[in-house]
Amino acid sequence: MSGLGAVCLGVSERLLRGARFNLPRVSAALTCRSLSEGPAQRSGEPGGYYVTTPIFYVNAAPHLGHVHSAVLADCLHRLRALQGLRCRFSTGTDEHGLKIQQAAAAVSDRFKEVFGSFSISYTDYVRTTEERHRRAVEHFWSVLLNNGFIYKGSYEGWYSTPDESFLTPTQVTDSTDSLGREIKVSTESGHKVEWMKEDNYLFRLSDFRTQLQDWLKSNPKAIQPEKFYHIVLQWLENDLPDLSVSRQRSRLQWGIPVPGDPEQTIYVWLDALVNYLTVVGYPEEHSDWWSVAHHVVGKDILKFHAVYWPAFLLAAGLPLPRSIYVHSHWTVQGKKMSKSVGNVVDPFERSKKFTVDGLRYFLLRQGVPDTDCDYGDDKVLKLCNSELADSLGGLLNRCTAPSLNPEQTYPQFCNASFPKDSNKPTGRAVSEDYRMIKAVSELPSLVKENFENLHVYKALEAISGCVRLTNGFIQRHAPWKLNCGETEDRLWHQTILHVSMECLRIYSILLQPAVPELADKILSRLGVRSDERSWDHACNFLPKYEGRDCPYERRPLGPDTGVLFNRLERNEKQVETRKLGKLKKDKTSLKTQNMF
Ligand SMILES: Nc1ncnc2c1ncn2[C@@H]1O[C@H](COP(=O)(O)OP(=O)(O)OP(=O)(O)O)[C@@H](O)[C@H]1O
Repeated sequence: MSGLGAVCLGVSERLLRGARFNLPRVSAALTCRSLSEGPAQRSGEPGGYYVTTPIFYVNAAPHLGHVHSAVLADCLHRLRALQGLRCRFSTGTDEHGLKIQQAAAAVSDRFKEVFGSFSISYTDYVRTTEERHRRAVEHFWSVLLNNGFIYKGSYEGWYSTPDESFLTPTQVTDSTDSLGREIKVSTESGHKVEWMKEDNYLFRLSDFRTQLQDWLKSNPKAIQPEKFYHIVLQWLENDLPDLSVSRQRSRLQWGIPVPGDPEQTIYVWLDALVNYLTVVGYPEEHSDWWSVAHHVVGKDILKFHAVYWPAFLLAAGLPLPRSIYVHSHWTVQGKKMSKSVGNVVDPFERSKKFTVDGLRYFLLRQGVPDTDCDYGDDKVLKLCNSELADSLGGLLNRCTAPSLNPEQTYPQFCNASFPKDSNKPTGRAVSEDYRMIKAVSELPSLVKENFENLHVYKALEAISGCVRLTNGFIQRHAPWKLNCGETEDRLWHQTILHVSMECLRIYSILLQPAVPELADKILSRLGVRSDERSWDHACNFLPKYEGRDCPYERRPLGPDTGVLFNRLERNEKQVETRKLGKLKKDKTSLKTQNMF
């Protein structure tokens, strides 16, 4: 058993130690603050949502992969807040380890900064060095022990001191040292390993295989996307070896000592996972929020979150998380972006280049959770230019340019011009227009479904497709060619704009979880108040067409704050050239608009 335990431990240690966040309390709040305050609903009552990221290990500066986990969790948090749920969103830092103590604070600040600048709306931040966390871990340990799931045993396996991890025989290979002597090394790190035997505490993981299988079989949505659900079920086909959950203090001085046995240290992954409980007040006040917990994790730490953590929770008599959302990795030229490989993309530097919302949009639109995706600056540039600058920005411009909308209002909708009955003779709308109306009406439920199974890219793809339809609608009917001196043309002109603005209003509400600042810019320009931006408001599309009142009609537009999203440039030289060109283009486009 000890050998198998060593396998699990080696893997889990490495994975968990890499997985941590730090946060700033900054921008969190826009739409979420009021909803995040106050207690969760009682267990069983609908309406609470507690989402977490992994806590990040502060042994290196944050890279774009870390930001990806945070942006996904942020997106879910914002979505639920928009839907009216009371929300909580936690992240934090794993700061255990004497070796990293001095650097920890600086790196921690760096994580906070990056989350601040990426509008990560966390409401709670936990550090493993906090007293409340120590209390939570000690209590959790005692519960497992008292429930009979921890026992003292002997542990044997390959051990790498620099990596502080046990390895399985398959993770070890033959090598020679500088003197030509035969040694064993870790296949992953290349560090020398030694055969170790020590007494420590083991967790009866083997007792939980059937319960874990039952949990997953009766909760097919517990792990999203579905691909990872099947991977976990597959893992559970095999026996689960018991896990070593402590280390001799002499080998691991940092961390929390085992209660009642100061010669042993609670191992890092058990310690770290409990952070999710610490945040919600464990052991005293956790039950309301804990019953509505959802984790966002990278696929590298799936086994921890989908096997070990639920087993610990079952052993402690606590509810299991409602869902575990899993994402794959960003690669660079085919290799995982990783601090140990050194091929990381700096989120600060790139956000200056591409803007925060540009990068958020790219990560969510191109990041397919089921498979790894290769990062490239060119890809960011192309996507943002085509979907944010040209398509979305173009649509906003068409709706609000003074040349087309001289009164600067949300214009009137005329039912005679766009009747529900497409056969009415007064109607000017064509079949494609009716198809567009249908697509936009169905968009909120499609987007919600895709957000909820973490296929955010599909949600954004659907929105982008609809933006194209609306641009096509304007192009098709060329309102600039209408003679607004004639009543019918004027009413149709206003209706075209009204429908386009309604579409844009829906797109922006739905885009809030993904690109909050851009969405805010559009909604503010359309004159949509902050209390009119909830998910329900997106489900009330084109009310006049449906025979209901439209609160926005005839309302003045909000102030013009400039171009929605400036086209991105390839390099500095081109930026300069482009700026000059743009100045000219802006002048020309002003002239063109005035000609409409
Ligand atoms: N390339 C990546 N793509 C997407 N997410 C990532 C990536 N790298 C890290 N993450 C996320 O950040 C978490 C913590 O990662 P970690 O600190 O281990 O970074 P790392 O660069 O992968 O480190 P290392 O490879 O050196 O172990 C992961 O569990 C995952 O959620």
